[in-house]
Amino acid sequence: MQTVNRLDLLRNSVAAFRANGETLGLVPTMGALHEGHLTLVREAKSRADRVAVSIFVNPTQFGPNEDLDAYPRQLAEDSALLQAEGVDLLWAPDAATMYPVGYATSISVAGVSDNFCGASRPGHFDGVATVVCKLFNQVRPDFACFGEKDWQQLAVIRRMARDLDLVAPYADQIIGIATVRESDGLAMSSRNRYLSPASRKAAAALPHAMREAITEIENGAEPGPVLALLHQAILDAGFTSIDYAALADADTLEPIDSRVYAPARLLVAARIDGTRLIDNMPVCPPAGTNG
Ligand SMILES: Nc1ncnc2c1ncn2[C@@H]1O[C@H](COP(=O)(O)OP(=O)(O)OP(=O)(O)O)[C@@H](O)[C@H]1O
Ligand SMILES: CC(C)(CO)[C@@H](O)C(=O)[O-]
Ligand code: BAL
Repeated sequence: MQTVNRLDLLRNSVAAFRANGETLGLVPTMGALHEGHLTLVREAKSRADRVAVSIFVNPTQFGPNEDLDAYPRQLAEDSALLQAEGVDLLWAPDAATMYPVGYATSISVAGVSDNFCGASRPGHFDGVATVVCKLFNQVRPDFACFGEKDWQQLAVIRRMARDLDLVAPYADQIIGIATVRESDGLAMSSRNRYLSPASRKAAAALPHAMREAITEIENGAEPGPVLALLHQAILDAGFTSIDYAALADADTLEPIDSRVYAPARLLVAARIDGTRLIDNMPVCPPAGTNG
């Protein structure tokens, strides 16, 4: 595996693959790798001759009071994991390489960025869209893999790729990978390591409560009262605050306030032990609902 932290070296490595006619998949990450990330890597490997992984803790997607400084950085350990997976190229730029003095450009994806994490983390998706656009331009992959755990992020990136003609044939080449979960159902996340053992155990109540709510909605219950009970169940489990626990259209991320008529998503962001966790799951319209 080649590890590069300069743009000219990255371009040389990519050019060498392309000179051999090889296809290239990209897996963007912020490091602190776990089985969720490695699942993305394996999917990319199954689809391409070569796989590049980026590790960059992107400062522009963190708010002023968020965990940028605390975010785990463990390049040597991550590098060993990627090497063992047979990754070809690790792109690990520093902040000055990504945002040199005078840097002035930002990408904003209207609509799909507006609600949920976009509302509770102002500017977050501008930071994500901008850095992902830069990564696509730097690596020029044939496709890129992202996790469904960050469902809204995936929708924002698909919209951007389509709108800016980034990865041909556009949104189809943004591959979404199902959320990888711990054995008790909690979605894997680099931030789970912030939790005390007791909070980590309590956090598993979140996906269970979400599944129960979804079953009721899919069986025809009114979403409003079901979501109110879900809020209470999340707080009862030991979460201290909820940014949102709501339904949205699966593609446009428009909030759904009444009945579900088309494929939807239940999206949750809530804090436990000072750590903000997110999760989401599919919701089908109840049988007999006119779509
Ligand atoms: N449990 C998971 N299952 C599938 N994909 C995942 C999972 N966790 C993260 N990913 C995906 O890995 C990529 C890199 O994510 P990132 O480095 O932010 O990791 P993370 O564990 O989501 O960290 P964070 O705690 O910051 O949310 C993203 O596309 C993300 O959706
Ligand atoms: C896509 C991403 C690598 C952009 O920094 C990040 O938001 C992440 O890890 O999900
Ligand atoms: N996985 C999403 C990156 C973030 O929370 O900033």
